[in-house]
Amino acid sequence: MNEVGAGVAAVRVQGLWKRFGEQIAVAGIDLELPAGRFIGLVGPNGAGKTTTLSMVTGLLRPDQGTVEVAGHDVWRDPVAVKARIGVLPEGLRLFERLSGRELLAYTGRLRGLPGDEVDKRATQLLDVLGLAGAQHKLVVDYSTGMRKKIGLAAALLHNPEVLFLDEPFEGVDPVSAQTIRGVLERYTASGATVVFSSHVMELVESLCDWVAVMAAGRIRAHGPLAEVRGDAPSLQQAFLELVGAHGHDAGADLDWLGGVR
Ligand SMILES: Nc1ncnc2c1ncn2[C@@H]1O[C@H](COP(=O)(O)OP(=O)(O)OP(=O)(O)O)[C@@H](O)[C@H]1O
Repeated sequence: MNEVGAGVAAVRVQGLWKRFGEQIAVAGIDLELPAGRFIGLVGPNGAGKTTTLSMVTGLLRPDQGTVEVAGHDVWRDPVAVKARIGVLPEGLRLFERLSGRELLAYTGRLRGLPGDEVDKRATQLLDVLGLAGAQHKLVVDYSTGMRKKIGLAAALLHNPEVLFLDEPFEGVDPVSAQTIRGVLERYTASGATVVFSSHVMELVESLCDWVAVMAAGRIRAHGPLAEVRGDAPSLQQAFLELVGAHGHDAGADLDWLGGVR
């Protein structure tokens, strides 16, 4: 059993703040994400999801507050944390002049894995993710969905305890989405934790067993999916009520818009 499976929260955030000039992106959040769950971080555009995930994964320094991942402080003990996490960030930058296979080989060696183990895992991941045929193609020539998949393979290669994914299904076709979903479900079934951000409520509802709802830099609700959904007929409905968008007449002022003159 991995370390976080033994009762330590996968992520513990306390009093986390981030401001960009006048804009408060994250306004003092406290959050504890349980280990071994499939966790969705949802919120409208600009809610602070990416900023939060960046601070939790050690990519962006908070103005205030602490973050622990798998029991280790992200900013005091970054090496311990980075060894235990995998990250698929938004707007992922990859080494474009490497092939998919080379990218995994490089990532594996950076992670300190032995060469033959990297080869074995890379072959399996490329196969499962449907990238075997494109493994010798340069990453620069990959499509958006292929980039997400090779990024996911790189994030999983060292078998992290906690995997953070920012919008992992954006630009991914339904067949690939199903594949990614299968890989992630298998991964969480073994006791690992997935934390992913998304706007797509149906996806979050069908994948996650635990959700945190963010709006305007704050956590509006968090807990097991059924608890957050409450009496609402769907997570989408509960979400609209939580973020205060319920009943908003989106088209009222656009009376000029439409094809008929
Ligand atoms: N580097 C930055 N400089 C200035 N403002 C920023 C920066 N990064 C984020 N912000 C602001 O912080 C707020 C939160 O942004 P963030 O990207 O975290 O939201 P998000 O929930 O991930 O949104 P989306 O779903 O649209 O990706 C927004 O108002 C955004 O404009």
